[in-house]
Amino acid sequence: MSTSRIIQLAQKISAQAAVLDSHLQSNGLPQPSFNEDGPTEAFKEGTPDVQQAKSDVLEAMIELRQLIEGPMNNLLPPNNLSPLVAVYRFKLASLVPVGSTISFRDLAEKSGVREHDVKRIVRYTAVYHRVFHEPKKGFVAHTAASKLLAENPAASHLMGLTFDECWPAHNRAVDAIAQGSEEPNVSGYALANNTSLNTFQFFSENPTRAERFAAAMATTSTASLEALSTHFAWSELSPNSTVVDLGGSRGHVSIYLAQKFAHLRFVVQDLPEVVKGAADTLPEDVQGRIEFSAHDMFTNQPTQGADVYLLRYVLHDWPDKYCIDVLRKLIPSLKAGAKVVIQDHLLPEPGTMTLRQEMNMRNMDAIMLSLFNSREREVEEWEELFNTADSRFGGFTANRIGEHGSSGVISVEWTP
Ligand SMILES: C[S@@+](CC[C@H](N)C(=O)[O-])C[C@H]1O[C@@H](n2cnc3c(N)ncnc32)[C@H](O)[C@@H]1O
Repeated sequence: MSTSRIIQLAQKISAQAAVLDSHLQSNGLPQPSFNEDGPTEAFKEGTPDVQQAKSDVLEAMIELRQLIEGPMNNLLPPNNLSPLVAVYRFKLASLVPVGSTISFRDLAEKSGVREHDVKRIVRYTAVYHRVFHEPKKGFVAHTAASKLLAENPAASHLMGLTFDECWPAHNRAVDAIAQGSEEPNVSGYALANNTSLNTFQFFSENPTRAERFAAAMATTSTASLEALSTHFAWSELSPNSTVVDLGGSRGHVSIYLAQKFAHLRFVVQDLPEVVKGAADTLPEDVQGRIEFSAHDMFTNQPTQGADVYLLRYVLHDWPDKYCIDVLRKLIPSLKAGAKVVIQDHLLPEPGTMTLRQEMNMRNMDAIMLSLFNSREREVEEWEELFNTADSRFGGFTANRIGEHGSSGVISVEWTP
C-alpha cells in the first residue's frame, strides 16, 4: 500500500522537527516555548539545513492542516482578529508586569477598558494567539508574544501598520477593484480613508501616520541591501560617478552603498517633507559624498548626466502608466550609457517557489493592491514597462537574488 499524503506530511514534520531539536540540543540553545522567558526566535542562528528543516516543518504543517480540516475551512478562515487589535490599541501588554501578574480588575482600571471586555480580550488572544495567559483565575501574566509586544517597539510598529493602515485598506480593496481604475487614488486605502488623494499625498498631509509607516518599513527593508551591493557592478563605475537614488527616503540605501563604494557620489531624491533635515543625520564617513534633493519624480529629472539612476522598491508602489511616466521623466537628463537600476520584487511563475515563499509574494502583491492600486511584477512585465516607456532603454537584465529569490536587481542602459 502506498503511503498516503497525510502520512508523508506527518513523517516529514517528524523528521525535520528532529533536525531542529538536535540543532538546539547540540548547541545548548533553549527550546521554543510560549513562556514569558521563551526565545523570540528559537531558530534564528542555524546552518542552511536547520533553516530548510524549519521551512519544511512549517510548509508541511500548513498542507496537513488544510487537508485534515477540509475545504470549508479554506473558504472560511478564522477572521475575527479584533481582540488582538484591542491588545495593541489599548496597550494592554505594557500594563502587564513582567515576571508577575495583574488582576482583570486592575488591568481594566489602568487601560480604561471595561473589566468584562478585558477578560474576554485576554481569554481570546490567549487561545488564538498565545498572547497572555491566566496562571491563576482572574489574573493575567505575559507569554513570550505579549512580552515581545511590551518590550520591542518594532512589534507595535508592525502591528500598527497591519491593523491601522493595511486592514482598513484590505476591507475596501474589493470596492476599488470593482471600479476598474488605473489611478493610484482609487485604492482600498483611499476608500478606507475617505480621501481623493493617493497614498503618498495622504501621508504628506498626515505626518504622524507617515512617520509610523516609515518606522514599520524601516524594520522590513534592510535585508536586501547587501544583495543590491552584490548584484550590480558598482565597483566598475569610474571614480566620482554619480548615483541618483530616486524615492531614496532619508538616504539609508545611499549611505549603505557609499560606505561600501568609497569612489561613488550620491544624490538622494524624495518628497520635500521626507528629505527635510536628512543631511544633518548623515554619518561622518559619507558626508560630502551624499546630497539630498527635494524632487517629485513625476517631473523632469533635475540631475543631468548621472551614471546610475536607482529606484529601489519605488515603482511597485505605482500603477503601470505612472511607472512609465517616471521612466520617461528621466530621459531628457540621460547621457548615453547611463544605467537605470531597479531593485524590486519579482513575482514567480506559480509553483516555482516553496509554498511559504510564494505565499509571501502573493501577500505582498495583495498589499500593493490595497495600499496603492499598484502591483508586484513578473520579469516580463518589468521588461514591458521599459519597452513601453522608450525603445532606447536597452540591454534589459534581471538578476534574481538567491536561488528562489523573491526580489531582484534589474538594469537597463540608455542607448540613444
Ligand atoms: C517604499 S519607499 C522606498 C524607499 C527606499 N528607496 C528603500 O528602498 O527603502 C518609496 C519611497 O518613494 C517616495 N516617493 C513617493 N512618491 C514620490 C514622488 N512623487 N517623488 C519622489 N519620491 C516619491 C516615498 O516618499 C518613499 O520614500
